[in-house]
Amino acid sequence: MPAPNIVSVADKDAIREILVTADYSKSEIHEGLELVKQHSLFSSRNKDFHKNRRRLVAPAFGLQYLRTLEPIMHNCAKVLIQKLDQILSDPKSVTRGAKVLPQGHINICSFMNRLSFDIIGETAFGQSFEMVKDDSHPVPKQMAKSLKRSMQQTFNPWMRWLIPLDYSFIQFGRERVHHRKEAGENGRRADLLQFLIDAQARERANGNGETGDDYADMIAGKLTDQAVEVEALVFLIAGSETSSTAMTNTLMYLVENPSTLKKLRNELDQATASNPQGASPLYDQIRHLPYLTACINESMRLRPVAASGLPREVDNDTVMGGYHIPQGTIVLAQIAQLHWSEEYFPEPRKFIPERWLLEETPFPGVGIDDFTFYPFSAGTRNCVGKNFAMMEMRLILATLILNYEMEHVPGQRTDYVQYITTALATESYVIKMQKREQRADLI
Ligand code: HEM
Repeated sequence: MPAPNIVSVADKDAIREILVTADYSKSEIHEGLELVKQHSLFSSRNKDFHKNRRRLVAPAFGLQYLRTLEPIMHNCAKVLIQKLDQILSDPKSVTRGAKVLPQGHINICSFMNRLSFDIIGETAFGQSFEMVKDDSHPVPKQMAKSLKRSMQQTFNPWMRWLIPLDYSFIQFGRERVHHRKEAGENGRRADLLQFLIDAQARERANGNGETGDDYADMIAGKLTDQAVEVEALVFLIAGSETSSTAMTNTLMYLVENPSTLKKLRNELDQATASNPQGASPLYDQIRHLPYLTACINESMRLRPVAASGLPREVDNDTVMGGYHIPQGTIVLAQIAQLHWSEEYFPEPRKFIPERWLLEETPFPGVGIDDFTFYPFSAGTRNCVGKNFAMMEMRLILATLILNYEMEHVPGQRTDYVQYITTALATESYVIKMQKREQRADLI
């Protein structure tokens, strides 16, 4: 067996070098996530391809375009509230097959997972999976299973002979893109799929369209029909479990720290005081709330979704932290280890959102900077969906906290497993919830 060629790196300067300064390429591990043999924004190791594709896709995640997606997120949040209200008034009304929990108990992990699929389904394909309503759409489950298997097979190639991968969720993406294109102007709606289709049309009109040589077009990062399908599927993969895990984690820390939850609710109540009772918070009302952002940051610091590290391949012999690293070595940027370092985050394993607030931090003089906190990675391969994810997390968390009292249910397992991202091993985290009748300022 060849010697392992992976080096784990948790040093602040070395991580910066890997992700930003040297900007090493992604590793072959990412190729395990290549769909239908197509390079994609997420999986490609080719820098020219990536540069071109990122140029085409990134504007979809600019704040201006994201604003057009806000109503979609509000609608999905509304469906969630309706479903939760229904279960709270009748626990037996949970989805067929799901466990009936005691009155007021909600498996929030399951609902965040279902909700994030509905949101990304609506925004990337123009169709909700309606997972919040009845959890029965085959695509999210089939996709999650295939991706888990594909990661297992990347590390254990012999498994490929035992269980072939089922990529039928790709067919779903293909059909959605086909329908949208067929519908032409009548099918137009503001979402990520439309953005890709419009970008493809623009490229063609500017003379940057496909040449007809499929392989050359792929390597050049041209927006072919297949590329549009693959990138929309990448959004589905990269934008579902990540956001749902981050939202579940934040809610978990909040219910385990009731005074923090109370403080956050006060901030949200004040920011939305002019809204009619029960109205969704607008993104402009909550976008800059310091405590909301501090709570999300602190939860992503403690439980980053890419906890097992970001793999990159060293393209030349180099010296890192005094160690010789030969060309071809995979360096694993261990962001979780950095986030848990006492040197940068005193009392590192404690949930203390105040550490993010200059005026309230119990650790004055310990400045937090962009070099120690990497939940969305950094450099050219940072998360293109960061603004989308922050908008989704802020809107959904604020909506839940404004609508419900929440209480910790003790004695639950909270250990994690990691395939592509980390997720609760039990796929369950139960919170006791009660509808808020009136906002605090009205009581
Ligand atoms: C809390 C939610 C999220 C977290 C914590 C997160 C985290 C990350 C991280 C750490 C990477 C870098 C991976 C690597 O270097 O191997 C990444 C890349 C990426 N993410 Fe996210 N992500 C989130 C949500 C989203 C969403 C909502 C989308 C799309 C709708 C998205 C799309 C992508 C894409 C396309 C890439 C590859 C970018 C490139 O290489 O240019 N992510 N994300």
